[in-house]
Amino acid sequence: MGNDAQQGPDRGIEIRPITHEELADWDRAIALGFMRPHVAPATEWRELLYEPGRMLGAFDRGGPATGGRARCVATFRSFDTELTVPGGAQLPVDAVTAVTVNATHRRRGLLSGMMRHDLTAARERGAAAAILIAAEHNIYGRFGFGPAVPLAGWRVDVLRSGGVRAGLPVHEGHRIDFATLEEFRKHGPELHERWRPTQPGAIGRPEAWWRLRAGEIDLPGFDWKQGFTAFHRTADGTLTGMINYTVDDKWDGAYPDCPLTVRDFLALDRETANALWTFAFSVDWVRHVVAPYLGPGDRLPLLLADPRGAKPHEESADFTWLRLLDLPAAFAARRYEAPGRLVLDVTDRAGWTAGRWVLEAAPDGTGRITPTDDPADLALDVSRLGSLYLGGGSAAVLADAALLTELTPGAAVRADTLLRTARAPWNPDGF
Ligand SMILES: CC(=O)SCCNC(=O)CCNC(=O)[C@H](O)C(C)(C)COP(=O)(O)OP(=O)(O)OC[C@H]1O[C@@H](n2cnc3c(N)ncnc32)[C@H](O)[C@@H]1OP(=O)(O)O
Repeated sequence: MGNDAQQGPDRGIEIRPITHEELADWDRAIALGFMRPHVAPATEWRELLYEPGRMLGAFDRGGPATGGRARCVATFRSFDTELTVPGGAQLPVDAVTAVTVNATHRRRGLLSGMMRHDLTAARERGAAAAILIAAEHNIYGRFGFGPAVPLAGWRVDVLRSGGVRAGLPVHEGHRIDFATLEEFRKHGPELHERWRPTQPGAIGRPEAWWRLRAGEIDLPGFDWKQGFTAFHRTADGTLTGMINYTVDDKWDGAYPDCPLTVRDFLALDRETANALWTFAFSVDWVRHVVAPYLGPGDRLPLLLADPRGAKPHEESADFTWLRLLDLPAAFAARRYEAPGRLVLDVTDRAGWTAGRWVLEAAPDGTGRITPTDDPADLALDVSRLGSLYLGGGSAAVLADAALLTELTPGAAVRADTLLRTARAPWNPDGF
């Protein structure tokens, strides 16, 4: 990226990385942008996350209100992480967060300017894709992002569901034990590192993630509650799973009606998941098990004696959005469950991935995408390709909804055979 500071679309507004000294101004701008009262600065948290060049601000050089001093009116942060792709490889990606524009400065192109700045730099750093959690559906498609990893949580009425079926396979001799906060901090990260290659869509959890969840950081607005962590171990003592939940003290007259809310659920195999769900449904006083952060492939309802006892959680939504930045790197990193060949005509407003590409998958599960002059089978925007990349989306569904165009008959179904995976992508982590 040539010049670090860019002139914004508005005269007098400059988009650039903030300095360390500007953290407090940036923090105030985020509170304004997210429409939260700025009761106390999130100093400790911002200090922890500060990386030179990765927190952007739009600075209004001011008018009479600031006495001529530039004031931060928009914010944007990104950090590097890895995204697990089908097959278990970890793709280097740019994770975008803390996007705000003060209400006084909206719809003047500030988000567009910050996005251009960040994604240009991400490509130069070698990120194959960018990801974000979209606040609203209609913001990010124009920047090439498509919904790629939804959340599909459940709210289960324990009595109606009859609980988890007896006799599900579990590890013989397994144990479930409560963990102390110290044990959560010590063993949680190591377990997550072993879990995430098994789950396409999963991302890394930085040290700050664990510190916040362990209550070690004071972040105004983050309502930390200790909760309960239980570890699952096999008979030889190997840690293979973890559940973290809270229980609200709620009574219906003389009867306990305490909802158990699952905040984190990691299981390295099916037997561990079965044992942890059986445990969650066995806790006394609990009449509802609420699991908002599960993925669309989760088997929870099918484990219940009566699956109708599970209702979709109301916060389920398109959650993680993905923007492909480097097609050859991204499509070589993932694995394919069926061989095939498909020519794609990709449009991209930024131009980075635009063109005619041939995607080929070999019988051994490897694949690649390369430029071609062959006639195209499918025409689609890069945002739609982002929705298909992790194996969860469906080209046939997008074609029916007129969100991509079939140029040869049956091409969308062929795309699904090539790209879809048996294991749906899942990312439980907001960021
Ligand atoms: C990853 C995250 O952090 S998600 C959190 C996002 N932040 C929020 O939702 C906080 C409240 N909202 C805001 O701060 C701002 O309104 C933002 C960040 C969503 C948009 O910022 P702006 O600077 O107004 O966007 P900008 O002017 O660059 O708009 C670019 C285009 O997107 C459109 N757009 C922007 N926001 C929205 C929206 N919420 N819904 C629909 N379209 C939108 C604009 O109309 C414009 O369209 P055009 O190119 O056709 O003219």
